[in-house]
Amino acid sequence: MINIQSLCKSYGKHKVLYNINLIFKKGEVNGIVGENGAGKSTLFKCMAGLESFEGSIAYTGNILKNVTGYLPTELFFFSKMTGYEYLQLLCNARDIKEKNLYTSNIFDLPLNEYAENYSTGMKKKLALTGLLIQKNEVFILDEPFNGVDIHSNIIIQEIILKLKELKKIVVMSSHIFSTLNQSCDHLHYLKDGTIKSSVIKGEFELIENEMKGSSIGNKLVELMD
Ligand SMILES: Nc1ncnc2c1ncn2[C@@H]1O[C@H](COP(=O)(O)OP(=O)(O)OP(=O)(O)O)[C@@H](O)[C@H]1O
Repeated sequence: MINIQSLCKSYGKHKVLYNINLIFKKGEVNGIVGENGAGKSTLFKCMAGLESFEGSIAYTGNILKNVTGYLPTELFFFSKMTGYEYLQLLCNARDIKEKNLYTSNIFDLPLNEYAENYSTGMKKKLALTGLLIQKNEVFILDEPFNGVDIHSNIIIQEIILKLKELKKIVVMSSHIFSTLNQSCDHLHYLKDGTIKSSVIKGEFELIENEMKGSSIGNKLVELMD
């Protein structure tokens, strides 16, 4: 279980996250939603140990960052490193002896080509493959469906459900409610730097309607006039 208590995060004077309290349990998929700039990625970076913060993130069983697979929205690959070498690097980081990484190539990626030359969707699939090979306990997936084709979309849905079955902790963000509906058990709405509401499966529409409610009013009329 991950227990986040009173988490606050600021960049200089800009308070991005304020008094965040969340619990993520094994075998559950939690979705974080919020408008652009709400702080979803910042929260994920705090959880992945990539940002300092105030408050606490407690994890029962291990050091959280050592068992966390984090899929950021913007991926970085070293130049002149093939997809295969990238997967090898992730294995080495966890001291995993993987005999043949080609058999782990679930997305049929061109593993002998340089990863930096992959398309956006291919990069995402390579990074996700790496996190799965690492056999992490916690998966933080920041917009995992963004930029991937429809077939891969279905595979990623399957992966998330499999992770749930394997009793992993999955925390993800998405702006697409249909995918959140298919994947998540809980949904948390991040607004004005804090969790405005949390609902369980079956009640996601409440948050969706609330988010749709924030319209741009007369601004569009003024712009187009
Ligand atoms: N390194 C940084 N330095 C300063 N401000 C930052 C930094 N990273 C994020 N921010 C600010 O924190 C706020 C939250 O950003 P964040 O990327 O977490 O939002 P988000 O909810 O993930 O947005 P989106 O849906 O657009 O991906 C934004 O106002 C952003 O400008």
